[in-house]
Amino acid sequence: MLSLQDQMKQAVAISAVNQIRDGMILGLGSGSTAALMIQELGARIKKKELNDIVGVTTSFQGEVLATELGIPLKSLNAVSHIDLAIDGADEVDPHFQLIKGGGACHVQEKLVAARAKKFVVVVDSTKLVDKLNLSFLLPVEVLPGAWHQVKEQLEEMGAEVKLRMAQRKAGPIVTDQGNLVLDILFKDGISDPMSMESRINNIPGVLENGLFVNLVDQVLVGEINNNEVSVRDLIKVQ
Ligand SMILES: O=C(CO)[C@H](O)[C@H](O)COP(=O)(O)O
Repeated sequence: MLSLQDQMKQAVAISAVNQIRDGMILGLGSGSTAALMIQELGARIKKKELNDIVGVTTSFQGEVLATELGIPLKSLNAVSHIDLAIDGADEVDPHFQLIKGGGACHVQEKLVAARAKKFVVVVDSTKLVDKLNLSFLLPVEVLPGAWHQVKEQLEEMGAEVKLRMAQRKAGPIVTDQGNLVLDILFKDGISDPMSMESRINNIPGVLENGLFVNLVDQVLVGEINNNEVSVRDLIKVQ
């Protein structure tokens, strides 16, 4: 029996896959909701309900899953465009700005989202927030040799900063690119995601942060009302 949250994730994953058409080049996101979407895509390809699909993954997680499901893959460098990218998120604000990177995959996720003609975000209703970074920590990928210097500079900007540690492995998390992740919190949240995104990325040693600004075309939200799972196409506040 799936938990309520997993039922919401499953519903949005299916709803996003319903937008896929034959011949599309797809950006395949990372995380548990995106994994459900990849599984649904794999099942439809296997049943020949979808044909001539090419996927561009955003993480080693997605690459392993898509390979096991027989989804044809190409690298980002090998495609001229991406028709549709589908990915999860950790926080979504009313203006469709995001925090991503809970799975430390935000570098490749942002590249794929930026390349996509349409970027659809799939979340359950727990991810909707009024203001970013009041509860979910903002991930910042840093070069291993610069983590302490970057940490100090982020602290000077007023952030609380923690090096993300691995579980069942001594030491820090290492990203798919071989870097480290600092998780940061501004205790009053982030009021201006656009300026914060570039301020953080301007610190030497930072590769990318998890603020996704003005990239999202559509947010699909899985909800539970009266014990029924439904999917809402969220309306953006301008
Ligand atoms: O950004 C991500 C990974 O870097 C994920 O999309 C995000 O963490 C959401 O994951 P989930 O669907 O498991 O809640």
